[in-house]
Amino acid sequence: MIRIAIPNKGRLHDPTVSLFREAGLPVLEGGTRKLFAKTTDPEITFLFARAADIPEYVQDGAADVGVTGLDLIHETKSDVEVLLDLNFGGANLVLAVPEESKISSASELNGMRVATEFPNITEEYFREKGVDIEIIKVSGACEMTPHVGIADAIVDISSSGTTLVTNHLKMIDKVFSSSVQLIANNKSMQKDGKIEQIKTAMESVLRAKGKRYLMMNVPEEHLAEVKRVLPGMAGPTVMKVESDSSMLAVHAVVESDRIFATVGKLKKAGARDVLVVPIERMMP
Ligand SMILES: Nc1ncnc2c1ncn2[C@@H]1O[C@H](COP(=O)(O)OP(=O)(O)OP(=O)(O)O)[C@@H](O)[C@H]1O
Ligand SMILES: O=P(O)(O)OC[C@H]1O[C@H](OP(=O)(O)OP(=O)(O)O)[C@H](O)[C@@H]1O
Ligand SMILES: [Mg+2]
Repeated sequence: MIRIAIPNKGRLHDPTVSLFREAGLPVLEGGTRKLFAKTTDPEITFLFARAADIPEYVQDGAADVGVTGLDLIHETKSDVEVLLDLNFGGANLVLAVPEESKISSASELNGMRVATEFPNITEEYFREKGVDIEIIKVSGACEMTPHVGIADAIVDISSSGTTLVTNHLKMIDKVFSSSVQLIANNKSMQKDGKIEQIKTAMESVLRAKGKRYLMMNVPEEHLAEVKRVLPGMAGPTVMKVESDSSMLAVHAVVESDRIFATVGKLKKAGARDVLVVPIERMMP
């Protein structure tokens, strides 16, 4: 039996559930108040937990696999295996000071107070720089602390930067760069090949996200030209069209960000009836 811990709420919940659905492991009858949920594989269950608790759940074996932010994995110093960067939930831990502050670098904070929800990452950052600070541990609303005289600077999560601006703070350094990871318990990895299967399924979804499948009809005399437009890409696969012996069906996988340019060139090269379709999963 494999237990996968996923964020029960917050901004990571929905994208995590979507990714597992796309990977062929839908969360069945989930809900924010539930602790467990089934999926289509009877050997796998989902456990809903706070994103911040997931690294320790996985380290201690309460879950075999987990999905959570890299910042939370580092902050809890959890001994887990990082299997895959899931490429969402990107955010930075930043060092920020009030807009009007003269401080412009970490070294100027010697002897001062820094408020954060991430004391371990913050401590490590300043230790590496040889700067001695006092950490003020808070559990939220960190941006407020410099304005009420509790701290001189903060280390907090920033993604769009809106919260910093709204609270009259300016970033002076990037402390840690985070995104959501698929992690596993070290022992579980050895006992069960299923974890590798889960990783492969997730990987195949991520790989497919950047690609599109192109299908088109190409009169035989234009095939060489069309192939020239598609160099370096997987394929193309060329098939005969049953109803029209002079027409070929050409299929190819193309990078999503090249679709616009490629379709234009294909049309010019003589391709017709071009279809662009999403790819659900791509196994290597
Ligand atoms: N804009 C952001 N603000 C906060 N966390 C973010 C942001 N973008 C990505 N994350 C990541 O989300 C994780 C925190 O998830 P968590 O569910 O605890 O926070 P949340 O969505 O703010 O929920 P809560 O409402 O409980 O604060 C961290 O790994 C963090 O890096
Ligand atoms: O750069 P931004 O896009 O503005 O995002 C960063 C903000 O979002 C998070 O707060 P959240 O909304 O999770 O509230 P919380 O402090 O109650 O967790 C985080 O703690 C920052 O305050
Ligand atoms: Mg939050």
